Amino acid sequence: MLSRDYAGAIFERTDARRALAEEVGRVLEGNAGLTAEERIVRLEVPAGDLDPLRWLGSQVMRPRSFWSGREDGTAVAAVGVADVVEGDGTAPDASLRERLALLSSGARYYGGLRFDPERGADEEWGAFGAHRFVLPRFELLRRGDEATLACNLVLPRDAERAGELLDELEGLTVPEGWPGSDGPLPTPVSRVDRPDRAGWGENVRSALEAFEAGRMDKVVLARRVDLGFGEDLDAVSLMETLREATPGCFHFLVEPEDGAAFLGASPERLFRREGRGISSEAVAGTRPRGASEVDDAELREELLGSAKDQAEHSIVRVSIEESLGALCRELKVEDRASEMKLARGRHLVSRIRGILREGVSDADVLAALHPTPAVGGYPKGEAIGEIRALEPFDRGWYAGPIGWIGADGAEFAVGIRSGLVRGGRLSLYSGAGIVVGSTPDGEWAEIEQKISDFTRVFGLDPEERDARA
Ligand SMILES: C=C(O[C@@H]1C=C(C(=O)O)C=C[C@H]1O)C(=O)O
Ligand SMILES: [Mg+2]
Repeated sequence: MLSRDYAGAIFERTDARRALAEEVGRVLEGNAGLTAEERIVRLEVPAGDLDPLRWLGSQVMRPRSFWSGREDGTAVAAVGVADVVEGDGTAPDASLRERLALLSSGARYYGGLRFDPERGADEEWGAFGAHRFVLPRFELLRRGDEATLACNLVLPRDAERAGELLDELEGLTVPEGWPGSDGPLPTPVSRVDRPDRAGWGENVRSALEAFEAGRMDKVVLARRVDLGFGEDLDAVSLMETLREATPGCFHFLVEPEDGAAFLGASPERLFRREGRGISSEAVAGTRPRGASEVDDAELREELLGSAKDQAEHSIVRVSIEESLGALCRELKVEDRASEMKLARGRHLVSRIRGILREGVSDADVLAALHPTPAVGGYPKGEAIGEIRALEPFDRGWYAGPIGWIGADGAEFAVGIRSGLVRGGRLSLYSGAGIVVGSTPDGEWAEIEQKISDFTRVFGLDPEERDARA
């Protein structure tokens, strides 16, 4: 039997779709045949207590995406494309700026960039493009307890598509079985490490040689761990479970086509812009959380007192200060790293705030900041060269900027603690900052700890002993 609340909620959600259809019909009719200048119109209706990931999981429309910020408690699930800015260039510049000028308040383009746009994409990343920003057709947003269903229209071109649009709206499903009770995620049946332990040892030693020769101070080297499943993996269910296990993180999912989804739970902000104000942060230097309170306090002191981790960290802080300094008329940088505590790990963090000069765009900020030495290295050019030479896979969107751009603001996370779902395979990507003092075993273990957010949700117990090495 349906409880009265449950039946009432279903009614409210179906109603939201109907209310939105009416709004869309009204706006499109009013604009039919007009040759007005292009503009974006955003329509929103209340949608009761819907959960964005639940909603997303039940949609058949593609592409799908999900974003939730680290602090602001807003989650956005989106399907379809009202407009897209994509290309092979290193940063979405002129075209995106042009499209953004059309934005009405509240509308945002969601997307990201490859870590290394100049390196051609391997086949598994083909659908993602070098950069791709989508103004979704439909969104389900949730702030606190209230959900909103939204539709973005690009006028006048969408005025010709009234029938198609109303069909799409009709096709939006209302999730069944709320509150949901999903079965457990499948268990991996295979694991392949790229590079393997021997290859990793060679990569780390090659980096240490480059430091000795004075060619570099830091390079972030990554590994890829492929988990194989006996069945297709549902990316939205995985996102849901991962999100619960990783509070205090940015959560993102980008699924450009059926069966290919990039998703993750990143603790690291690349930047956030509000008007001319910008904030960024250096996040580098790592220890796990302890099993007991005493253990945990010890690990905290160990991290704060580690010369190796402090050096690894300050390279990132100095580099962000240099990059943003050139774009800002004011800049404040914390001169001492503090602790960022996560569910399963901890990092050193230093926060940076500034005021951007007039005329500096989000694309300028992306080009100046990415990749910071938290995911690339220092100097930037040498480090990228080393990564290209040593890593036996394409990073794709891993460690690239991922987030949204709106009219009055923008926010990007660093796309780490992430993986690519393709059918029945999940490729996990994770890196560690290699500096003087790094050892192959220590950095291998640090990466094991970083991917444990994922491996834990599949019931694989990480090697806790190694993580303390
Ligand atoms: C590169 C990653 O993380 C980065 C590397 C860190 C380190 O080596 O201490 C810490 C945080 C991030 O800056 C990753 O998680 O893939
Ligand atoms: Mg480290």
